Amino acid sequence: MIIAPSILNADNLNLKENIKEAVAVGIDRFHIDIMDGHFVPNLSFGPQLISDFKREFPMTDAEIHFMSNNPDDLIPAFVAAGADIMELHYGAMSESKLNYWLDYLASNGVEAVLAIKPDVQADVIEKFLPKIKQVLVMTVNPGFGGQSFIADSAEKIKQVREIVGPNMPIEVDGGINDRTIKIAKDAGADVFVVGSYLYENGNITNQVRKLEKIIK
Ligand SMILES: O=C(CO)[C@@H](O)[C@H](O)COP(=O)(O)O
Repeated sequence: MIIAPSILNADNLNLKENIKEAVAVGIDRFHIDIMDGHFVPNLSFGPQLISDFKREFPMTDAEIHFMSNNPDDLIPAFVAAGADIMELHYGAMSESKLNYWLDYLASNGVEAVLAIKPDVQADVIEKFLPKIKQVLVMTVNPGFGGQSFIADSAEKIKQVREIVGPNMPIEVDGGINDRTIKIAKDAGADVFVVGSYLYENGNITNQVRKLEKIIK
């Protein structure tokens, strides 16, 4: 079981301290949302943040949740910046481009993940299985932190688990807190992106420990 903090809702002016605190409590993967205002209606970070992150935290994985329709211009920049894991959305580009970029990630030593948002059927992942190491099931509509977990997501996670079998990790992202993490785990998820819940009371250490207790 892995908890991957999303930094989208962290205090950007205090990011390094927030990350340090999470690393000190055992976190070894951060989920970094990349939004360019087209695939989702929000803007976030660029490749510079990834290279700064890898310089300061070389032993911690940078998981890039790529929410853009512009892979040709942007994916190579994030790979060059040090992405360890990259998550591409079904529907953000043509299937032939998706195949191309999944291969590109593998040949550049980056773990490739296929992401599906709530309006994408689980079975689309079948044909991409040989090229991916993980599936990301969005449990909110992507774009913003602080939304509520969509209840139907439990059924979607179960469907994905049936398709991928017991060994491929399934990550969930959106509205994960001390109630929904158990729902997602019981449905078959094993990697949990957590954003606003971690930062809601200024004590990241306690929040991580509370969640770990629930999923252990
Ligand atoms: O990708 C996204 C939003 O599009 C997420 O990574 C959120 O940033 C998670 O935040 P919370 O829902 O946990 O607040």
